[in-house]
Amino acid sequence: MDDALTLTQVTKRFGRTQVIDGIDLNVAPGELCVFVGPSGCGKSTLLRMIAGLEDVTAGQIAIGGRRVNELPPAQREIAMVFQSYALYPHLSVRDNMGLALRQASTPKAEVLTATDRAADMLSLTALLDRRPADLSGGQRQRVAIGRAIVRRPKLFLFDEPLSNLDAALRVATRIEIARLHRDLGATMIYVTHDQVEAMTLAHKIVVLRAGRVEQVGRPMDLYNDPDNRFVAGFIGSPAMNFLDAGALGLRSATLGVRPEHLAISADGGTVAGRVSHLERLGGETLSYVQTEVHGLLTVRQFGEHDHPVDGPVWVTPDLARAFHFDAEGRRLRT
Ligand SMILES: Nc1ncnc2c1ncn2[C@@H]1O[C@H](COP(=O)(O)OP(=O)(O)OP(=O)(O)O)[C@@H](O)[C@H]1O
Repeated sequence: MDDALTLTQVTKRFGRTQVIDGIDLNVAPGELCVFVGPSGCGKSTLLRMIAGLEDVTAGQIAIGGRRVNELPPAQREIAMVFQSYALYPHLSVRDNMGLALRQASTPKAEVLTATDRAADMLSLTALLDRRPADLSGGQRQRVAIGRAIVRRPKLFLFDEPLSNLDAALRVATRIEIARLHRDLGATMIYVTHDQVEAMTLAHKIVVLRAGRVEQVGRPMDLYNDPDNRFVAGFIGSPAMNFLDAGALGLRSATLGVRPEHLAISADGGTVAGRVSHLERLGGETLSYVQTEVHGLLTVRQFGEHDHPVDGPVWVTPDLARAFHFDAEGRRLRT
């Protein structure tokens, strides 16, 4: 197949600052790959290098088996969807979507067919004659996605496309992008700092930190089998608890326990603490327990629960489901 993406020792320096540090990655044709990581880890820079908007300092980027390092963006057969929709305000939805094809002197009938088809996929048909100013944020982002679809690129690049939308619309548009990916079967790279977005959309997640890859894997593999403390803490919400393993008489440095794998009781247990705060979310209850040795721990229980705030409680980790890390944060698998 010819729409795979391969990065080989890709490196980026701005002056003396190393921002991307020798990244190797294979994205298979048709795969939806999400780059996720904290602010400043280099996600956008890496995406912009793939798009051709930033030079590559060292290493190689190949799309469809062809080295593209020296190719300008227009010749890479990619389409990029940004956080800011970047639509032309004076053009209708139809003309915004068809612009790239018209600029490439595509026959008029072909442009119409392609725009109509994309509009249909994105439920934009009724809006084709409107201007961007007369659309909601979610509709504008769909137009931006439509504009990418009509070009039939080898590679779709999404740079935090949902961050300007409100929470409900984010979920709806996320589902739409997943469906679109199934319909198109295209290779997609998607950048986000939101691990929930990464978990729900990706076939493959690349967790980045400070310009390096921390782990690559399927969402549930990262969740169930993290390689290190950073990935363990980044993937999953609420985040994993990290307890001082030495203080618990264990041989590792840190014990990682997901909030659902901590039991809470008023009658006794492993770690003593006080309930500092309670969050009832409807289907589940989160209790925040302040402890002396392990700091603030999060306990997740299904259903509605009541623990008096400031009351003494005991917290007990399910050791069979806990993770061990060494002092450098590397996972210890035994
Ligand atoms: N033109 C530039 N010159 C110097 N440093 C830059 C430049 N562009 C980005 N950087 C630095 O490179 C690092 C990575 O930036 P990048 O925007 O790729 O991060 P990011 O992971 O996308 O973050 P965010 O989620 O905040 O957008 C940051 O430390 C940033 O300050």
